[in-house]
Amino acid sequence: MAPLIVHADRDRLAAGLAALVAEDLRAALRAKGRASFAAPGGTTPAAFLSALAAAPLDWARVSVLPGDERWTPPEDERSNEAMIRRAMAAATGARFEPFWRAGETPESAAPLLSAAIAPALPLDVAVIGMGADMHCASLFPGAANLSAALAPDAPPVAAITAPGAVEPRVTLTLPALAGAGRLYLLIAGADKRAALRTALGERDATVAPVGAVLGAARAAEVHWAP
Ligand SMILES: O=C1O[C@H](COP(=O)(O)O)[C@@H](O)[C@H](O)[C@H]1O
Repeated sequence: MAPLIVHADRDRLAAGLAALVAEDLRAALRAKGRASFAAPGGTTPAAFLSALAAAPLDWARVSVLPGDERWTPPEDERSNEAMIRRAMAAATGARFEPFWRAGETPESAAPLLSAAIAPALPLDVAVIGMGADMHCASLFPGAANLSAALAPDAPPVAAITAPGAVEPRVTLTLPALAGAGRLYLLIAGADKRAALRTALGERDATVAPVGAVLGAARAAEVHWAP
């Protein structure tokens, strides 16, 4: 089971996880000359991403991609791409691989994105968040094609439409996330900790996608603060 690391507060969560991820990326750079990092979306990770971007690292050799994207242009305040770019502005030279593509739908974009990110796979590091409904990235309970996105042979990127999601989305699938050299779940607050406890006790992957992803991961840790 993925160990749970408890931080005293959200500032220490952001700084502590950033230090770990920066070291993972440095190790990948030393080993291979390049590194890949999937960043979480939503509201929780901005402080972590800013702390990470400030870490001394040769960002020009790092590929950054979102773990999932709401199907909305980067000008929209709900865009994960916009949040990640803003929070990681200090990561000078990092190569960002956007998921939103003008003129495409999630369904038409997913195979294009799977091909585009293939050189970055397996990911060196993926950090994911979680909703209180136990979704992670955009692997939402109740999504029509969730089982396909959780399958061991799923392509790296899938389109997702779910009742619990405001807009259609694209997401990294279970094999892309679980295959990362390091997978971290970044969560904060009592509601998320309770949801994680429920998820870890749930056997049905389509009810608790986050439990399935953590369970399949090569190396996973959960980082939480109140
Ligand atoms: O919609 C999303 O939600 C989750 C959780 O976000 P948070 O705002 O509760 O931190 C996030 O991990 C995911 O990337 C995002 O698209």
